[in-house]
Amino acid sequence: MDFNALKPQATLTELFDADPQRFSRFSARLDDILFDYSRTTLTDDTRAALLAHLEAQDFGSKREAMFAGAKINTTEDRRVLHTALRMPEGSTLIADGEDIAAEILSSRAACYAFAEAVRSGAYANGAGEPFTDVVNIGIGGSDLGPLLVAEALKLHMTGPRLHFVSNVDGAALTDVFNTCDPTRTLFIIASKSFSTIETMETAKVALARLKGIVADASVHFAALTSKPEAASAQFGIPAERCFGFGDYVGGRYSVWSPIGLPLMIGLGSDVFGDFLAGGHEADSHFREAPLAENIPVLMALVGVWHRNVCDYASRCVVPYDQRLALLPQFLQQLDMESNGKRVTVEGAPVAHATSPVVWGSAGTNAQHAYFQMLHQSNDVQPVEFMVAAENHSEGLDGLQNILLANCLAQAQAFARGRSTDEAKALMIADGMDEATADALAPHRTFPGNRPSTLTLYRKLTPRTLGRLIAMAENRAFTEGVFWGINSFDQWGVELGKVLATAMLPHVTGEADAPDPMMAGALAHLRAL
Ligand SMILES: O=P(O)(O)OC[C@H]1O[C@H](O)[C@H](O)[C@@H](O)[C@@H]1O
Repeated sequence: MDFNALKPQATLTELFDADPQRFSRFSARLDDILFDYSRTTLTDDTRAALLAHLEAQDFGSKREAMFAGAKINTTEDRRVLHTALRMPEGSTLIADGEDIAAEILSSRAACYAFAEAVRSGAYANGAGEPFTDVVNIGIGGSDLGPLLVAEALKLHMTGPRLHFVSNVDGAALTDVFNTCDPTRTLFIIASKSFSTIETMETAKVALARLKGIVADASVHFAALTSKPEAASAQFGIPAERCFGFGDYVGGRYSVWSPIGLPLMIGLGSDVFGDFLAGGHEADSHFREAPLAENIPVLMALVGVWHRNVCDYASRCVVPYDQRLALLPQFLQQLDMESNGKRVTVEGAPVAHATSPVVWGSAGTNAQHAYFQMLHQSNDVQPVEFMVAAENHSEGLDGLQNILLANCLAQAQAFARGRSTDEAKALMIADGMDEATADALAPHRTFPGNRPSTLTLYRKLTPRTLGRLIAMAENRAFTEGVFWGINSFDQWGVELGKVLATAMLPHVTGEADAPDPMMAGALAHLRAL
């Protein structure tokens, strides 16, 4: 596709001045969720051109192939069926004779049963006491999704306290042993591959420490993995506490699977069920809504517009919702690991940019950190605003209105900017003399025409969180189809995993430096 032929011809203010209906023609809804992309420079023609390109990639059949369980992850010869994990009871899905729905629903039932047993104390420690704390040991997709949901739905937590240990430096594990009663703590080893060195080694340390404290440490362990036999062999965890899932669930898409067990324990199966139902609802929208009203598809078109036509290297995600503060990190893995690729599904070079850098943090805090750069540097980064109409808690309407006002004012300011003349006139109206106003005006000028999108929802409920995360997943899929890449492998990460293991003997001094490139740093390390 010739992206250069699509370059925007009008600014955001010109587009709004020319079309009073712009908001309604450049926004879409799913019940209470609004996706407003009117403050991007997309026009009818350019949106139609991008949609036509997407359809020319056979988008509709590729989307259905994913939902039906075709092996669309060709480099790993795998199905991509995280969407099936949020199917309601009574659903059917058979792929190549394999009853996927039965497998998923029975694994979900086993997780729910264990979660409820931990919550009620029916599954207890060796002394028959209920567990007070649950520690998830996992990294990447075996950490970010559950951690995000645990933070987002903190007010819905009714079970034991949840803790997340991911980094191999042991900091979080030390905190767990310092703050929890280990005799009342359940450790969950979460690793799809059951071979990630950070998770395996951290879990071994936890097991060794616990062995010095309780008579039967294995009671304190459960495993979430697609390699349950490895969990039993390496940690002695009995089969009934190894919760498996198929290799058709990618790590970064796995929060809906047994990887969500800590959430099921903390939230209870009903609340977790609402989260799944929200995800399923978003899937139905993705499969059924016309493309021009389909929120994940429109999000993807905006993504492509900004990355490939406007050449913006990043997108900044700013939820004005403290409980979504970890969403940018979650999306970083989801988008950059899925779509940070340079060859097509067929292995040919991709001729254009793919995933932008995804970054951001919660607003309004973000305003007081890096919005200066977003408003006035020469590099334009589109911003994705998110905000709820209602606060999570009662009695905070006043605060919520301030939050909303900030969010909307920022979106408006990025789009409109402030001209040098306007800046000067404001200063003179404030009593400043002309010469000083002249000198300061360039510094107080905002170029404007900086695009943003706005996702507005009623309240961050479990169902809404499920809808928002599933929409983000479906957006990543759609962008991948647009770019012609495989969004479901991650060979770039695999390289790092292998090389770190190879580097270990050089760090411990068992082997000499592997090459001159690392010799200096290793020599310095050995001398310390
Ligand atoms: O769940 P695990 O097999 O331990 O993998 C944990 C993580 O490892 C790597 O970083 C992969 O790129 C991620 O996609 C994965 O989520």
